Amino acid sequence: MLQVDINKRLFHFELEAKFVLQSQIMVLVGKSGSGKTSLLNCIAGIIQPDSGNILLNEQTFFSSAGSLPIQRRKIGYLFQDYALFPHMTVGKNIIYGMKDEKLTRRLMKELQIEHLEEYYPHEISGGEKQRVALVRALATEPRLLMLDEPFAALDDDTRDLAHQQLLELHTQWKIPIILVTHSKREAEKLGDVIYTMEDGKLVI
Ligand SMILES: Nc1ncnc2c1ncn2[C@@H]1O[C@H](COP(=O)(O)OP(=O)(O)OP(=O)(O)O)[C@@H](O)[C@H]1O
Repeated sequence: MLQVDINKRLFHFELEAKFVLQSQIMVLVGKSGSGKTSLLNCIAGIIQPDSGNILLNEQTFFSSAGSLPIQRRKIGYLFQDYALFPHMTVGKNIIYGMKDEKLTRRLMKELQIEHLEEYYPHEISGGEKQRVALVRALATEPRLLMLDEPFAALDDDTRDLAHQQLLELHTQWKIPIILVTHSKREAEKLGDVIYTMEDGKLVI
């Protein structure tokens, strides 16, 4: 269970987010610049809230007493710009933090990136990078998964495939997932709960 109750002053408005997420898929929609990525970054520990609390399964990520370092939060985070390590091949990117090789191989096969293993990020397409980043985030078998527009660069068929895999893994792992998207169709298909971010405020 993820519990978030935070405030963070951003450049143009204050981010205020309060929600509890059980093992569900929460979809976050909202205009560009409304604060969606900033919320994920607070949960990940990349930026620090000004006040409040963040807890995952009773473990405190952030409180007035301090902040748990990013690497100890054990979350999977697919960044909007994929953030693959540029100096590592696709294969090396994926095994970084990998838990189970069999699962990882299966995901690589299903998302059709097996043949890219020896390539570097600058040698593959945007959609391919996105699939590599998705497999990398899943391969860590995280306790919380956060995906910032993970399917935007995929064609319709590949996107449907990726949706299917995410839903299957979610059924299997039963972890909270936060997914940011600009697609209404995707939000309705994947979200157990849908929140809209408006100028830093969460509206259900
Ligand atoms: N570290 C920071 N400190 C203060 N303000 C920030 C910080 N990072 C981002 N912002 C500001 O917060 C606002 C929200 O940005 P954010 O990236 O969270 O929006 P978003 O909803 O994810 O947008 P998009 O859909 O375009 O990705 C922007 O005005 C941005 O300039």
